[in-house]
Amino acid sequence: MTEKSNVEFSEREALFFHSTGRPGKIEIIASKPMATQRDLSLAYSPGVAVPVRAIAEDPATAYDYTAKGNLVAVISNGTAILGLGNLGALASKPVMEGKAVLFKRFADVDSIDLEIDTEDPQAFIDAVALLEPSFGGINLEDIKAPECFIIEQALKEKMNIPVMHDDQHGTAIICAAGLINALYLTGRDIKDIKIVVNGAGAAAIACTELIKAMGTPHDNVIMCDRSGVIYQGRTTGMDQWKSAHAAKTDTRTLEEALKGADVFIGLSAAGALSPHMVKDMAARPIIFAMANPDPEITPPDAKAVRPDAVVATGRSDYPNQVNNVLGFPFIFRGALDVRATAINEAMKIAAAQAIAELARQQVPEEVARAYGTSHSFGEDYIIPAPFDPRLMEVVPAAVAQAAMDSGVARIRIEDMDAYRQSLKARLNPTTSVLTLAYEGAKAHPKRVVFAEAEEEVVLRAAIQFRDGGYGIPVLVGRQDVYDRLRAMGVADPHSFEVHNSVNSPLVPRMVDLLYGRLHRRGYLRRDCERMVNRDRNIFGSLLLQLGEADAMITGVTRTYSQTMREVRRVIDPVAGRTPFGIHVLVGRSHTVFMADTTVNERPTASELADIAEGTAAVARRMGHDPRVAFLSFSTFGNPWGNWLENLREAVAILDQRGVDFEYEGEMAPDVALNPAVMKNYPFSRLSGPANVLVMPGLQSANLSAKLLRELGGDSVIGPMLVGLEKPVQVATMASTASELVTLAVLAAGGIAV
Ligand SMILES: NC(=O)C1=CN([C@@H]2O[C@H](COP(=O)(O)OP(=O)(O)OC[C@H]3O[C@@H](n4cnc5c(N)ncnc54)[C@H](OP(=O)(O)O)[C@@H]3O)[C@@H](O)[C@H]2O)C=CC1
Ligand SMILES: CC(=O)C(=O)O
Ligand SMILES: [Mg+2]
Repeated sequence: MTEKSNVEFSEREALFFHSTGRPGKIEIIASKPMATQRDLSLAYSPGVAVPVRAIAEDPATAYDYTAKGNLVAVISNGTAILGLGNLGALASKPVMEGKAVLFKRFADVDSIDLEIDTEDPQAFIDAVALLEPSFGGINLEDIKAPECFIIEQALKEKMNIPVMHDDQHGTAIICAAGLINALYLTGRDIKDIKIVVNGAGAAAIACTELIKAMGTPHDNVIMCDRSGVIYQGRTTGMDQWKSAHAAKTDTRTLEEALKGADVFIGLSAAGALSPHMVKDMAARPIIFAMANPDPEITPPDAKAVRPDAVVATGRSDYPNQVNNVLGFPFIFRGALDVRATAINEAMKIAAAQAIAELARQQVPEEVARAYGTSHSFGEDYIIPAPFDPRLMEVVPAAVAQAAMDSGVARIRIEDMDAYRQSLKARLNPTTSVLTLAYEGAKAHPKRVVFAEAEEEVVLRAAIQFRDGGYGIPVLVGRQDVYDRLRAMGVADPHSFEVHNSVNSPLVPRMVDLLYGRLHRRGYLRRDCERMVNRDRNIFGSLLLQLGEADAMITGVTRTYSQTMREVRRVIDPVAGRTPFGIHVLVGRSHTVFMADTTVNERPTASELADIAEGTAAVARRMGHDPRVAFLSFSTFGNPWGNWLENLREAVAILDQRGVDFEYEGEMAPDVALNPAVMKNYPFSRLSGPANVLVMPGLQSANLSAKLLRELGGDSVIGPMLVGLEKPVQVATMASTASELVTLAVLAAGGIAV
């Protein structure tokens, strides 16, 4: 990446991200069981013949019997890939896969990318029009102007499902939302402003049309392309769409047009706006530099010449991201949910207003925490962040309502409140909490010790951690760590902070500190010297104790118990608490916290109660209402056996403590997790399936966690270590770099404490 922002990554990392594991970013998984012959007979021949006949008889039932109703195709020919230009259909695939996963991540819309290898609009139209049976909606992407206008118009006429060219209308909706708020902040009326739009392509034309529809007079807008101002009478490089916006003006260059302008809208190319052009804009200028991946001007460059400017870009790493990612997932969510036949103007305006209003409301605490204080409505926050969880509640609802009101909905939503709740439930809160934890780490970067920096996986994690802007890695390793970093493609290895006991000036203080702790446990000073010099976990933990770092991550080179023993020589549990481990199993729409999976071999009743409370607190921090089940082979005493007493006593201890979450036990896993089985126990105090599983002992807990990690379909976070007085995370020897980064972020961000 070329210019400075608070997120950087290397080309190497971007390619590694895309190639590692399964190449690319998407896979398809079955939504029905496919385990038995019977499943297969139902899923395919002969069972599949039944829905085939039903759909043939009544096409609307395709929404009931197939994935059509939740499936959007992201389709491109690669003629305007971001701001990178016409690089062809194949090269556009990473972007289209990216859009497809954003649909899923933000709005639970299933999506697949289709790259169509033609620049002939008619061939493109013919190919796409035939796809109507497969999809609930079509998102056209990165198709250059003017062909995109012809293509979109033709497909809207031919197809009876929503077709939206995202670069036009997705962008226009978000730009309009941001502009509404920027005008409000700077005390302007949309009818009086003077706007210069740079770019006359898909995005620029659509934004201009929407802004004019919202009230800015035609004569107040000057549009420029690569040849300069599009003025009335210009003949070169024109087409009918540009002509419609030709201005009556004597200005001929962007620089001339910008003199005294209130607003700059850039949808052109990187660096197209130079600082000196910004100088002569009106007071409190509004600058939306939306070219991707690099804007027309960076916010620091704009602010350097015009500190009074309100600046937005298309990127996530500067304040005010005006990017269509804020719109398209939620707009299609609303359109699909009412089986809309189109996305019309009313739906677009409803989306823009909903997004603008959201930014003016109080930011939810978890989002504010992630961003720091600037995220209350103001010049650095005119538009919500894409992973603000409220977008999923309000934007689809506004779009669906507008679709019903404007007559393009094929079904009605009668109970909008229930619909809003169902939207919320579609997203697993863990995903947004993790995203927010990552954002929080960026907003409040901490120093994290990577104690085993001679391992490649650890170095890779440390590089990711630093390059991602999540904090400052403090590496413990020998001098050759620098050579290793260089060999891994890091150009400036000496910018990493490396601590080595051989030459660290901290060693004498460390020895004093360790000897102070251990002399009455039979250790001599020279034992402590040896430990500080030789044991990286002891050395790393002492860095924490001396205040040289905020958190530590280790565990890749030694067994869990050995690592814990070493860490515990230096770091105590929080007074009165039992340290323990949590594995978090993250499924598509559920999360389960399992504890203690790493530390206490046979917890006592009061330790089990502590583990329940501690895990419930972590579950809450990750966005869940805890429902705790004490697991056993036995359910409410049946069958009776040894060891049940402990569990019963733990439940009684929680009764006495009067905790503020649901808990019940003892019970078998199927009773805890399966509502149908749970029905056999109507007296159970759990109001739904458990999401915190307190395991009876380490044997069953650790085995279950490891089996689930190796065999399960869910992704597993952890083990997270909680209950030590300093945040230390002990990973497993099989951890990947990205798992280590997640643990480092959770430790530094105060979620795993
Ligand atoms: N933030 C966001 O959400 C979005 C951002 N964009 C960004 O907007 C830009 C345009 O995308 P899109 O409309 O799809 O592409 P198009 O290819 O349809 O249009 C590109 C337009 O930009 C003009 N242009 C290119 N370079 C310059 C320059 N140096 N000065 C003035 N005009 C220039 C072209 O002029 P000419 O007509 O003379 O060739 C053309 O009119 C891209 O950078 C894209 O990433 C797009 C969609 C969403
Ligand atoms: C964001 C987007 O769609 C683009 O830059 O093309
Ligand atoms: Mg695009």
